[in-house]
Amino acid sequence: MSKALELKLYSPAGSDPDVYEWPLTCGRGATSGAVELVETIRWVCQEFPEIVMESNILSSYDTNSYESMKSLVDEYNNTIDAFLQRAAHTTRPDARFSTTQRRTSRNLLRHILQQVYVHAVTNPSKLNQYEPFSPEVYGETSYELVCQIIDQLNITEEDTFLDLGSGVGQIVLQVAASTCCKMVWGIEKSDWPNLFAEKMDLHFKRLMRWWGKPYGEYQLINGDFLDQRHSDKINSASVIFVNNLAFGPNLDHQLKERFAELRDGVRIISSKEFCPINSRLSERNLSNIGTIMQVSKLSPPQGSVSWTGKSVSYYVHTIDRTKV
Ligand SMILES: CC(=O)NCCCCNc1ncnc2c1ncn2[C@@H]1O[C@H](CN(CCCNC(=O)Nc2ccc(C(C)(C)C)cc2)C(C)C)[C@@H](O)[C@H]1O
Repeated sequence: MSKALELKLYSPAGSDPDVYEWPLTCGRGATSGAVELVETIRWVCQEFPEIVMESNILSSYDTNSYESMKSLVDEYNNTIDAFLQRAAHTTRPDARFSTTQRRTSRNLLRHILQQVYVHAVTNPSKLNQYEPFSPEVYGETSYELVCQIIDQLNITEEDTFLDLGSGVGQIVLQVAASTCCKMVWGIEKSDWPNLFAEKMDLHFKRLMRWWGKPYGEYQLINGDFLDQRHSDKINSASVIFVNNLAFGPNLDHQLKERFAELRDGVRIISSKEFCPINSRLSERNLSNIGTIMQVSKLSPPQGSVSWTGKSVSYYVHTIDRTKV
């Protein structure tokens, strides 16, 4: 049988090329493969300014013609070859393999996570589309919010990060790619998000290798975060995310029991507060966990698009048992 028509996109880091089957219908919708291919070439030219495509080839191609797309991709691959040849001869040999390569830029990471999602979540109807920060619109909503929160948290190599109820794992991947924390965990109990999370993991690793971009260690765990098996992860985390907006009082209470064990300095970021803002002044007991934590309500600067149309607030709780 004749070999299927392919378009190979060379990696700007010299890793294995990305292979697109022709016709380009990968992901969802007939044109998404072609759009993704052209967008990726644009992103490479943006992320590596030394890579300049000849003439205005990026504005005169026909996504329905294999020949047209083939000549665009050939032009791109030749440019990459020349770029890698130059890089091989100019930078010091060890510099190319320095582990401190630049992290992905914010905008590129959003593009990569979107691409990972489209390839991994092949039927989003299996996901609960009504939860706050729905995974389908992650790029427009949660991504920016998490960027801002990460900036405020001043995360260091000493931090370990945990997303309680991590869904398909978008936050875990974003934190692993954009911070230097030593470990990122996500714990998810439902079957469909876990099945997609496995594919998210594979596509993320494939694409970050293609881009030659570093990322921290992470693990997407299939389980119930209330399970004793995972108490060690909660106890060793220094930053905990929990999107508990839709959690009932019972589940919030069970989380408070676990938070009461956390050491001073640990920070819990949630979409609903675990205790009233000014609840420090009262006797210390579980029904008033506020006595062991400082809480502050933060809302992103105006103008950031939010899932519900109105700007979302979130709460930063810092465990602090020092006297009032
Ligand atoms: C005893 C009892 O009550 N048992 C039932 C309850 C079990 C609780 N244990 C759970 N364990 C593991 N996963 C469980 C359990 N509860 C439910 N989930 C999963 O959470 C997922 C939903 N997730 C969102 C998935 C994507 N991750 C995020 O949106 N993360 C995130 C975190 C913080 C923020 C900010 C910074 C704004 C605060 C924003 C987003 C939230 C809403 C909890 C679903 O896929 C659920 O299956």
